[in-house]
Amino acid sequence: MFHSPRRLCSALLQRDASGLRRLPAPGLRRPFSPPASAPRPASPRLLAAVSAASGAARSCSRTACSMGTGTSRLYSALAKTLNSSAASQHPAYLVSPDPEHLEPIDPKELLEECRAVLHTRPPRFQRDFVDLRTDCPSTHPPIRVMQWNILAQALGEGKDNFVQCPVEALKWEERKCLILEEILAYQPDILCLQEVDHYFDTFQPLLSRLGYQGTFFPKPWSPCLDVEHNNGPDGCALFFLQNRFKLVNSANIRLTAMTLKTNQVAIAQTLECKESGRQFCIAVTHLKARTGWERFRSAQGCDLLQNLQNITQGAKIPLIVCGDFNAEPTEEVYKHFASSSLNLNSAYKLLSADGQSEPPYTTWKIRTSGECRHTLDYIWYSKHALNVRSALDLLTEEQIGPNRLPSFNYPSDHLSLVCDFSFTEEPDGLL
Ligand SMILES: NC(=O)C1=CN([C@@H]2O[C@H](COP(=O)(O)OP(=O)(O)OC[C@H]3O[C@@H](n4cnc5c(N)ncnc54)[C@H](OP(=O)(O)O)[C@@H]3O)[C@@H](O)[C@H]2O)C=CC1
Ligand SMILES: [Mg+2]
Repeated sequence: MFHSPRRLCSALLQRDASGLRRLPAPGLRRPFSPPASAPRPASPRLLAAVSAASGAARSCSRTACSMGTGTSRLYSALAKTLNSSAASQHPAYLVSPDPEHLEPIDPKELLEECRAVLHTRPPRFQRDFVDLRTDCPSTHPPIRVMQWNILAQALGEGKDNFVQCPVEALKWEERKCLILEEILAYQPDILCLQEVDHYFDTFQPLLSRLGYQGTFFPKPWSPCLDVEHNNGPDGCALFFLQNRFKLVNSANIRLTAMTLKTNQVAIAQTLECKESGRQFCIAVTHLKARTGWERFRSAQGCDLLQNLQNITQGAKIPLIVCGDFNAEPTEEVYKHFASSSLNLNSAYKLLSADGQSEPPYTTWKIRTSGECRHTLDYIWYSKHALNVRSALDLLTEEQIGPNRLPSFNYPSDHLSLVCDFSFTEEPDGLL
């Protein structure tokens, strides 16, 4: 359902000074920006509908709020997500989605909803896809993968201490729409998320209606649970488009460090492409944060690699691993991944001039301790079995602005990474 606008963009390919071809992002992104001089007036119809849905959510129970038409059912779904923090009787993460969430929704309609909610926010950033296409032809559509630590709501409001970020920028009702807008703009086939603490009340119901199948694995002792008015534990979430892939198997992994169980998790799934019949494994993880924990992260990385060795049958199945590794490229855990017998490369290195350097940052925030600019997020892939056809450029320092992230126009302290992959035509034996 998502692919036709993206493919149309290839007609608009341009080359920049570096010789890399830049692809305009899908059509949904450009209209984000209102003219600088006059704020875009939001459609009264949509504004009224969103606030009516929000009001309806406050005045009816989660199960009794049945609305008639497809459009009103969409508003109902949004209303339920808007209402999530008010559902205090049962923790939202324990509430199962009701069958109404399975009704398909039009991504354009959801995007309009989000834009209406965000009409007072400043323009969102323009990011382009950089064409990295090798000479390898591909007969099948690429697989678009998004990696993103979306910032847990409870951590952003209660623990992270982003001293330059106003609390109003973190309001969930609006920040949620910024996150959805980013997902709708890039239209990934696979979505790998960390710090998800609104899975059951927001992302699962909305994304399932956009055609995704989702899996959530919360951290056993999520720090979110220490925050007053939290929405449940945060964890990793993995979504894939059901019309493109069939789930072959799925593993929720609690990572160990030197045989001890830790508070960090991963999800690994083997998927089969419906177009090509080819299988691959996709994994998502979020390793232990903070300085002083480098050896711990390294041990967690070794455990994850060992699990992935087993799941890929000793690298026979091509692999993509997305994660917030909480580790700079100089760290041991990075080196373990770079030198693993799984034959992995880090996709975002391909954006550098020599193809050997990671980007200068994937997260940039200001805490009480000062400026924190780090490269921590990666998309690893089987370098002999997969090609990176394009990658979404990161934001410049100027776009990020002096107060860094998160901000009124970017919802997380981590940037999303997005890559298009295709299979090489190599025989399996060369993986
Ligand atoms: N009740 C219990 O028995 C237990 C409770 N816990 C709770 O879990 C917490 C630790 O969990 P753990 O999974 O190891 O957490 P981590 O150390 O991995 O960090 C948790 C989150 O904090 C963010 N973070 C990183 N650096 C900072 C910083 N300087 N200031 C504020 N936030 C930061 C990280 O974001 P990012 O990745 O984006 O950098 C990450 O999402 C404990 O503090 C405790 O609250 C843990 C174990 C047992
Ligand atoms: Mg964080």
